[in-house]
Amino acid sequence: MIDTSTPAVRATGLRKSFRTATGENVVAVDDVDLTIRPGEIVAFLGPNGAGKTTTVDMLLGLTRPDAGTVEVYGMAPAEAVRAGRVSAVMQTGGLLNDFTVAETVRAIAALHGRTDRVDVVLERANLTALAGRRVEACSGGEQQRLKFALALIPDPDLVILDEPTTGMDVGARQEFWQTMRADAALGRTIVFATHYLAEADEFAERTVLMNHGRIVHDAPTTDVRAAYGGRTVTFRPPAEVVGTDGIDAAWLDRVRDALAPLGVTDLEVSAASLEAAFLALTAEIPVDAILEGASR
Ligand SMILES: Nc1ncnc2c1ncn2[C@@H]1O[C@H](COP(=O)(O)OP(=O)(O)OP(=O)(O)O)[C@@H](O)[C@H]1O
Repeated sequence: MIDTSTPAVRATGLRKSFRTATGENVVAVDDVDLTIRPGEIVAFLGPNGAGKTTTVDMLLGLTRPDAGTVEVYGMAPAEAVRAGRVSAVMQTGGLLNDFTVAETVRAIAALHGRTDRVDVVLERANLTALAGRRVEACSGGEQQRLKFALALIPDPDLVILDEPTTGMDVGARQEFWQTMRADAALGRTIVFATHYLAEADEFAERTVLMNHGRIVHDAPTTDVRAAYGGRTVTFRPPAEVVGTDGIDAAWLDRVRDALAPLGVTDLEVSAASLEAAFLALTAEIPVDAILEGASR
């Protein structure tokens, strides 16, 4: 299945701007260069508006770049999609509520001329037991797994997923990634956009951090973890300093003063959020601002 000589994705100088309803020009993607090798598992990590979806759309030929080039397995993206080399699980895009899981898979498999793939993709997406269930009776997580099953029908070399677990609870998210992991172990190239640092950490070998349309960090995920996880302290403050508005600011100042002589920086006072991780990694905002943000 894997052709190792041609990159799965080669993008150079990608740019895309949009004009908003108020006539403002928004640069969504700003000079992005990216090469993804066959077999890699890559996370696009970044906050809202970072440019992840616009980048993904260009990789799939859904949006035409203003400048730059994209090749997927050496082809124009739309051609790669047509050839069944790449497919996607997008944030939007409906399933038909009245169909069952199996009917949905059979219908799309018929369109692809790949009815031979129905059973295998149901199994890969861990949906065999739910085959007779109507789509409207499936949970959000099950519906995303169904979209994943549909993406697998052409047996693509590359699967691109745009924030596939948004809105899922922790259990559903874990189940989704278990399914993905089992499939990726067979050698498929996987690129996914996410808000969740934990997802990149657990699943991706490589993390591409985006902010304001640019790639600000592109490294093995273990390096991202070291840059972030290695210098974070999380703790539970005493109940009396926690109010409805957050943690008492004067008390936080005392914590900061107490820890300063120990050389502690980037202290977090909430569960690790992507924003805090992202700020720590890109050092865009001073630590004080992170503390204030976390205490709100
Ligand atoms: N069709 C559009 N028209 C106008 N602006 C757009 C359009 N699509 C995206 N943008 C803007 O481009 C920027 C990047 O958006 P994009 O959806 O690519 O980011 P993202 O990282 O995927 O964010 P999210 O995590 O919220 O999905 C944002 O400022 C967004 O408002």
